[in-house]
Amino acid sequence: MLRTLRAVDFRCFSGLSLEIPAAGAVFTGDNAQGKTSILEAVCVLVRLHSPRTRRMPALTRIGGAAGFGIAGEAWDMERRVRWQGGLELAVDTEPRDGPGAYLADGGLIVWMGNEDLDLVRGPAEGRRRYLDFIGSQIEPGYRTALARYRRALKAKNLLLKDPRPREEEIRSYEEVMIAEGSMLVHARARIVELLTPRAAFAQRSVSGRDEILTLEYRAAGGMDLRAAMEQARERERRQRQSFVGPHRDDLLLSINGLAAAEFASEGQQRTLALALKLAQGEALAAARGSLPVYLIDDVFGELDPGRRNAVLHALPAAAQKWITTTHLSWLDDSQGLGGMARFVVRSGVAEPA
Ligand SMILES: Nc1ncnc2c1ncn2[C@@H]1O[C@H](COP(=O)(O)OP(=O)(O)OP(=O)(O)O)[C@@H](O)[C@H]1O
Repeated sequence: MLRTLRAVDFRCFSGLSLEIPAAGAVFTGDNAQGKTSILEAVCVLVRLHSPRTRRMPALTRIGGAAGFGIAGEAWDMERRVRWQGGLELAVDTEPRDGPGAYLADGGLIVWMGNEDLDLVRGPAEGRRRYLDFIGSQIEPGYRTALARYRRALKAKNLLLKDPRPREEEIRSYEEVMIAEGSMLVHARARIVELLTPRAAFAQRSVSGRDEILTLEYRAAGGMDLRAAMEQARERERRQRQSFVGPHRDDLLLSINGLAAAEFASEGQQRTLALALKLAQGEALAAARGSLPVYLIDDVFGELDPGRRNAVLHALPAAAQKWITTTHLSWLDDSQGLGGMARFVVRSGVAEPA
């Protein structure tokens, strides 16, 4: 958990300095005041990842300096992230050489937001990102394997588009894709195994009904990537595209045996999105033996009281929660929010409520 968070020239904040109790904090304010950006700063500090963008420059305050800084005491370590055209990382004042070294002893994060509905309704890419965010937190080497796989895939696709493709070079990138991709698919299969019973349980408890949720990992090339790539070779050369590999994987979600994207009601889909994130938290805790911090962006104000209380109940009582909301009406009659600090966020300034 975090005790402090400081930021300079991050999104709409020229400066931000917060002390957060173990239970967490609730941030209230109108739209577009900076609430989500505070949660985003935590996610970048702890995981070097923003759920809103993959471009670090977008996080730098427009009209501010040429970069941003975030720092804070997280899991008893003083962590620092600076972006000035490149990343500068430090833990307890010692520079860390690259994201891998910085993240090796970083904490765990679950992000919950209304856009999680896309996990159910949207394209497979969102579900792959969901698995990747979990993988990078619990599987050593996952993040590196993903980066290497992506680079090799990009190079292979470029070569395939060449009017005179150089087969030998393509094969050498395929070897990288097979090595790194095999690591990814086996890790994803383990992650889905960890998630499945936890998500099924969460679906039942949040819906309050006997809904049977199943998760099925669909590895686009099966578990034997080398064989799949050999089989797809001719078609890939003809159509000049890569058809097999973890960049085409999906996670199939069904309720009572029917595909959730097509057949589930809106309420069931929303519950399913919450169940996936609750399961993520449980899976992270089971794999790493410590609780994640929950960053909960604008979710509770949108839920009916029954589901809101079910979600609050399903969150581990001892976990730190950072919650944003535009309206307070639901807050005071909600169980489970004792001990949390309250802040009001207005035009890029957060003040105790
Ligand atoms: N790089 C940036 N520099 C300056 N301002 C930015 C930058 N990126 C986003 N903003 C602005 O920051 C403001 C706060 O955005 P944020 O999403 O944090 O608000 P919010 O309070 O969570 O709003 P909502 O309740 O609508 O989700 C927005 O007005 C946005 O345009």
